[in-house]
Amino acid sequence: PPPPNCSREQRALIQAILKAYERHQIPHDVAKKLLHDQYSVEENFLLLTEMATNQVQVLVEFTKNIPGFLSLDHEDQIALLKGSAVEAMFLRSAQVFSSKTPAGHTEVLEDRIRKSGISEEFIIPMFNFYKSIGGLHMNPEEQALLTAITILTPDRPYVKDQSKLCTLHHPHEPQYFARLLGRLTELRSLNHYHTEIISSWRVSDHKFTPLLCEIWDVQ
Ligand SMILES: O=C1N(Cc2ccc(-c3nnn[nH]3)cc2)c2ccc(Br)cc2C12CCN(S(=O)(=O)c1cccs1)CC2
Repeated sequence: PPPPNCSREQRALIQAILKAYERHQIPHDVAKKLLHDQYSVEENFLLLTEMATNQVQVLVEFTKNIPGFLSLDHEDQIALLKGSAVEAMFLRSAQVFSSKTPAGHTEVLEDRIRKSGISEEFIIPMFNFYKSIGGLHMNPEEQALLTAITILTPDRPYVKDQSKLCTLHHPHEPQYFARLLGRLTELRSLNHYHTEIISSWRVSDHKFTPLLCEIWDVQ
């Protein structure tokens, strides 16, 4: 039975979002490729581009399965996706990177990202972010809901559910939900870095996939 402070339909909504989140994951062979033997900077960049393209595809699928999203005005659906694509990709990357990367692989992956042409000034806040996300030890429901909030303008019912769900799993940490939302502020700052990263690459004529050009307004 749903916990006392969470109605049946709210519970069903959270389950639907969790199912959508868990159903859409990047194929492991793509993520695993990052772990293989030494790549050149150019190949590292292409791998991250392939990952990012997968992330965006997974994100679009996840979003379409958020109950009610498809009944939104089509323009709004596109606007929400384009507006949140970078943040949602960084949030998901941080979540996967901090929770799914086996010990020892993190250093390898960090090294790959470092040797992909991204300048150190962006690597630092990026790694700080994924470490701060990891430090929250979010369970899959919280990860899925935080991603859904990042994509949707968080209207009243979602935020209410969130705090309910968080009190459920972190009863001893009343400020836990505030910490989660605080990460969204940190996430917005990564948006800015991402724009810089992309424009710095444009200079050294790196190519992105058509999907990334479309969703990031690149080229
Ligand atoms: O690639 C990244 N990674 C590695 C990564 C990403 C996803 C998975 C994964 N596995 N399974 N599901 N997802 C694993 C490792 C990672 C990890 C943490 C943070 Br915070 C951020 C990142 C980026 C996100 C994309 N950018 S980007 O600047 O947009 C760019 C576009 C083109 C080339 S580089 C680089 C950093």
